[in-house]
Amino acid sequence: MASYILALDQGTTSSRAIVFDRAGQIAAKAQHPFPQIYPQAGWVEHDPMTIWDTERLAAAEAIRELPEGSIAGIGVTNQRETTIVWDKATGQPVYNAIVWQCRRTAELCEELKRQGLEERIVSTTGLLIDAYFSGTKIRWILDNVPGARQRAERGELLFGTVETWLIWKLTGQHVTDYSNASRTMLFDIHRLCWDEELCRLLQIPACMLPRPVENSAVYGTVQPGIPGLETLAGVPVCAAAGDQQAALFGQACFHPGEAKNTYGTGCFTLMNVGAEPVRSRAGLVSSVAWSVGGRTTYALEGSVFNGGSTIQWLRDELRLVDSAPECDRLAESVESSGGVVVVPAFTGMGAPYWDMYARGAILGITRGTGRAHIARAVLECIAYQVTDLMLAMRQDAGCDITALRADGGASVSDILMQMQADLLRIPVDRPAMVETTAFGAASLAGLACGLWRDTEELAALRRSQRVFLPQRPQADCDDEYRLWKKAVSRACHWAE
Ligand SMILES: Nc1ncnc2c1ncn2[C@@H]1O[C@H](COP(=O)(O)OP(=O)(O)O)[C@@H](O)[C@H]1O
Ligand SMILES: O=P(O)(O)OC[C@H](O)CO
Repeated sequence: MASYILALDQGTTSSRAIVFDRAGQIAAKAQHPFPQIYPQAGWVEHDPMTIWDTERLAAAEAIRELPEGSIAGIGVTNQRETTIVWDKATGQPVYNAIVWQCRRTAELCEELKRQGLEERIVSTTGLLIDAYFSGTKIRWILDNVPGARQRAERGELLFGTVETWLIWKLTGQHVTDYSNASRTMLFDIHRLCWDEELCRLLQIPACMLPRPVENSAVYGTVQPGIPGLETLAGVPVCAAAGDQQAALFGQACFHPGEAKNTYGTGCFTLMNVGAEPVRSRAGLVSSVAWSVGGRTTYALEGSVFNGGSTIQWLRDELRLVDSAPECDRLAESVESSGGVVVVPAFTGMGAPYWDMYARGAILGITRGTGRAHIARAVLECIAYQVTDLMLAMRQDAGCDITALRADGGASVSDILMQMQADLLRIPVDRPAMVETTAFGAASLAGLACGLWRDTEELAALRRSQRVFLPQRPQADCDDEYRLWKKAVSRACHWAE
């Protein structure tokens, strides 16, 4: 009997596939990393065919041991904003995928700001004007790939973010879900449709855009004859969501005020704000979290570009530690960072500062500063940045946030989780099942194909592995946070 869900989790550095059973437990999984392409400083690309091949292989490996007919439905979740344009007839991409981190359209964004479009874009799309989002990346491809604009205008080219590309490869349908569409800078998050005027202003032909759809619905079925996926032919692809929104769903943040942070390479804090988007005054953005059964839920989001990557920098560039767990042990060997503050503005600062010209800094060093103090300051700077986001959320939403759910690679660090609880003065809750992104996609798919009844049933599947409660005196934490804010002010506008 079909009682498993396959989640395809296509991330920035690897393609993963995870099979979940009805109890929300992992039955099988597979993962394939793939190369990053850096054609110039600040540019980041992926090969769309490699994205598809690695995801297809991961799926084939994950289902290999399962009897035929056991997958009830497939959910797709993905690195968001990453932009692919391909030929409708041949399926050939016209250019590499332009990755969310890519800064090549920064100048075009400055131009849009000079044209006074900021208010129009914020009020319609919930986003700020930034090279992070897909709109200017599509425009770049149309302006720079010979013949692309004419072909797009003739209706020969299709655009998609990564879920659109994968669903098109699997089913032949050209769709995007509302949560991913929300990240393009072209989507009206209130009316849930493309904004024709914004498309015109950005010179993007509407005929290349996918059809926006809900997050939990049958979009199509897997086509026969896909190598490695032959046994999936006819299985419905019935959910899609951007990876951060999927993690919010997978963490069972179903009620307004519930929030999660993913501690990965970067950090992404999302809070469920309910049935209406919240206009941020504090440097956050608004997106559709999900839309299920005609009911749309919105999220406030803050993204930090460098979180766990700061630990990697300590390991790979400074070589102060051999591994992330060693960083934890070293940080635990001292009681405090001894006044040292690290500001990891390697690529500027994201939310809530949005300063492209900020650069990294280590401040407060004295003759007594050792590697343990710096290791501790690195972990602290991750917790400080998430504190910045949570305080901005509290200000925007005007409500108390009573707990933070944590996931992502760096959430395994007990010391980091404890620092976070001390700074925020609320419980930080780490789940037993850490694959929250994939589980979010699986949950949305399971709702569409009847494996789970409703969100209450899904919420009951979530188990905490450990809840970290505030322990240190609040006055000490507040003093240290003030020092962080002072350090950030020194690092901002540095490269101007
Ligand atoms: N024991 C640990 N302590 C602290 N950080 C860790 C630990 N293990 C892994 N990390 C961090 O987790 C990050 C990777 O998280 P992951 O969720 O896999 O990232 P992504 O999905 O962004 O590629 C790395 O930056 C790494 O520094
Ligand atoms: O693939 P991840 O986990 O690094 O997530 C990337 C985000 O979706 C970018 O917005």
